[in-house]
Amino acid sequence: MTDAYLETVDLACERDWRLLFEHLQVSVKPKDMLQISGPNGSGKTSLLRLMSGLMRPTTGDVLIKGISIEQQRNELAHNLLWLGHAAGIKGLLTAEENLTWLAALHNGASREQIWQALAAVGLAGFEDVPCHTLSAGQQRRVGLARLYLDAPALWILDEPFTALDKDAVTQLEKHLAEHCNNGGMVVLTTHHPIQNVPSTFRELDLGQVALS
Ligand SMILES: Nc1ncnc2c1ncn2[C@@H]1O[C@H](COP(=O)(O)OP(=O)(O)OP(=O)(O)O)[C@@H](O)[C@H]1O
Repeated sequence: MTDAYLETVDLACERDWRLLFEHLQVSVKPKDMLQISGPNGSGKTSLLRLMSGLMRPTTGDVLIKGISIEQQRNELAHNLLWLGHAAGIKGLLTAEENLTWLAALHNGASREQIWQALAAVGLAGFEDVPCHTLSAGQQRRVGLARLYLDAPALWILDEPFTALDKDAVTQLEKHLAEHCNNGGMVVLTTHHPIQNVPSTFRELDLGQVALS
């Protein structure tokens, strides 16, 4: 019996007839922070999308709590939070409206909780502003405010630091480390060197994965 929350089993990914990785065995358990690194095009986003059930593997499987992701498509949003490399919000909706429907994917949130989450990412006063009028960094913050609501334990984040200023980067790093220290899990990609990491931090370099 394994204590892994997420496991990849003999995972392979081929895109456009190019093999990106194969035989990949990765396991993520409570408190883990795993950074997927590697050069552009090495398959970092592809791996995160496989782990989130947004793509199907060429071969192999992804298990969450020991069950294939294929068999739990309807429950995935209760088991993991996915944040892609775009801000992931709708420009015509306000910050509050965006967070309301994003929170509904997971455990839902009250108006007060949403306002608190927006305040936590420095957006107090911007709750009812249509998001297309916000700056790139502010739009990114709206998406990241999800991490201050009642969210699943596993966060899968593709380039979460993009467009953030220095203070926001530091704050997010600390928040991610705290989440792991509290028993949560983070799998992320970033080209930015992370300064604040939990003791469980590990790196998987896809540039070093041997291909047959
Ligand atoms: N939608 C797609 N259709 C076909 N091939 C794709 C698609 N998206 C990416 N690829 C290919 O898959 C490979 C890996 O892409 P991926 O985005 O996973 O890399 P990455 O390591 O995240 O890169 P980066 O550091 O530039 O973000 C690339 O060679 C890319 O051309």
